[in-house]
Amino acid sequence: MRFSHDVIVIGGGSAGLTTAGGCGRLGLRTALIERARMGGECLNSGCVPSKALLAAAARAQSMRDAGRVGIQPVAPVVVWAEVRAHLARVQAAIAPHDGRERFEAWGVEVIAGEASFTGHRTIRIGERALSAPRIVVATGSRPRIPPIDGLAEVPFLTNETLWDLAVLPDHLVILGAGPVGIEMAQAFRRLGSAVTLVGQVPPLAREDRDAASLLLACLAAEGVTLRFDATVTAARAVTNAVMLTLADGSVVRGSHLLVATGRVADLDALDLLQAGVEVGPDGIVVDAGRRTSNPAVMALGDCRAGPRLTHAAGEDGAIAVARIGFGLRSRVQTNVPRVIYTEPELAQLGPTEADARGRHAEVRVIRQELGDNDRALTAHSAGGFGKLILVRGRLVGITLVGEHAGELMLPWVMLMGRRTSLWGLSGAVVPYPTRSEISKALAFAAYEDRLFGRHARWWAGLLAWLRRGLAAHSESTAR
Ligand SMILES: Cc1cc2nc3c(=O)[nH]c(=O)nc-3n(C[C@H](O)[C@H](O)[C@H](O)COP(=O)(O)OP(=O)(O)OC[C@H]3O[C@@H](n4cnc5c(N)ncnc54)[C@H](O)[C@@H]3O)c2cc1C
Ligand SMILES: NC(=O)c1ccc[n+]([C@@H]2O[C@H](COP(=O)([O-])OP(=O)(O)OC[C@H]3O[C@@H](n4cnc5c(N)ncnc54)[C@H](O)[C@@H]3O)[C@@H](O)[C@H]2O)c1
Repeated sequence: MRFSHDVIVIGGGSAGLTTAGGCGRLGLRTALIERARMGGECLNSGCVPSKALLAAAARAQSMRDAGRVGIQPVAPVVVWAEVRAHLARVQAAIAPHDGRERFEAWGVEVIAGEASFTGHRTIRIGERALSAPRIVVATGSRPRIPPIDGLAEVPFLTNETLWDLAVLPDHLVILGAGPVGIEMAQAFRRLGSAVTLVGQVPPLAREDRDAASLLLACLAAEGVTLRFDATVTAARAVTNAVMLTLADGSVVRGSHLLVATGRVADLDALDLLQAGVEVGPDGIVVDAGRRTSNPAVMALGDCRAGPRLTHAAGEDGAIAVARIGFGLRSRVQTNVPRVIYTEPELAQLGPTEADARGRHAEVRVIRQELGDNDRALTAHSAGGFGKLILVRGRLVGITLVGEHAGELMLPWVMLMGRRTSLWGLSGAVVPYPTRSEISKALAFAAYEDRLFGRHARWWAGLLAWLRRGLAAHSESTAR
């Protein structure tokens, strides 16, 4: 069989772009197929617009909170059309990184269209047939819409339509309190909408309990109405409003409804049966090297079972390049950090305290408060803490919650990947005052017992005794 390409990548989001860019730069004949916009979800309807919206919301909030630092607070005037223009500017600034021209300059053939399999190593896009010994599926995910009575007839929003809203919602009801629901609840509340967040018990189920409570208390303090007490049984559209009926008979009413109840892998167009690729309940089934049941096909990013995050999609792409380009059998890292970008931010790496206690009999937890961090105090943003989770002396997890907590993750990611040590971090000279000091303080606290413990005190005592003797001796010989 003569192949048209060395590698075909389906999907131009974070996973597909990383793979196609790497393979193209290695000189492989690479095709990248994208049916919609280059950049995929992250740039067009995910991370980028949501973080840009949170940035605008944080500015609005800082105007209300200015009294904390001695400046007269003012009520922000939010001009929704201008906020949308800010989102568009941010997207336009990032778009060239993901643009067709950049990839073509690396030798990638970028093809606009929808791909589907016709065999184990063959695909088609409209009338065009392509083939390659390696095919990478990176088709992402779409919103999961729960089977709630009447929901299909309600004009609800998702992350795909939220950014095109013509007006700022008077009252945004958000269904689902995962990262999307939580981030958008804070953003829209700070921009001036009334917000009701309807979720399941326990809210932020995967997160550290103390961190989740702190974050939810902050949302409530800013005026977000939290409803985690009853499931939604029905949804109805009424004149200029949307109504959710809960199992306890109560009704939540708002001007707009955002459904943020998770994701499903986007596989419908692919005809994976033709390729012999196995699909499970959470997406394409893959091993730790992101290989599917068809040895010629890899599946990366949101379309496979596993973490649905841009940096995880990027790591999948790097592994694909290592395998396809160099024949390396790399595997993905087991611990992927995640951050919820609210104020305070909630950052997690590895298991939470509760997860670790469920798995291990002996768990040691070290906690430091941001209230003890001078930089956080100077900025009046001292709410939050750091928690190390150790099992038999080995670091297995870390939770950081506080303003900019996500920015503090790098040393911990290095540490868990065994690229540095807890001991090394405990002795690092960290600029003062920075929030990074909390990382050093946490690492130092892991050794504090030993540094000031029985053996250390014995050794220091022995040295002091010897020194006293020597000093007394030299005094007496000098006289
Ligand atoms: C509101 C929101 C905020 C988020 N914020 C963050 C965040 O802050 N940090 C973070 O790490 N993650 C975040 N995420 C998750 C992140 O966006 C995704 O994990 C990431 O974009 C997935 O990348 P991907 O390449 O797997 O898929 P995608 O980016 O979805 O790309 C898949 C591409 O494949 C194309 N495609 C699909 N089928 C075909 C086909 N048959 N033929 C051709 N093309 C096809 C699609 O058009 C799409 O462009 C957020 C998600 C949402 C919804
Ligand atoms: N900061 C970030 O890194 C970030 C931000 C946004 C999204 N993301 C990623 O995007 C993906 C989607 O996020 P998401 O928040 O939509 O999904 P999610 O699966 O993380 O959370 C969905 C939430 O909806 C709730 N839910 C489901 N059905 C419900 C129902 N019928 N009624 C009430 N609640 C219901 C679930 O209990 C869950 O809490 C995730 O993989 C996430 O990791 C990441």
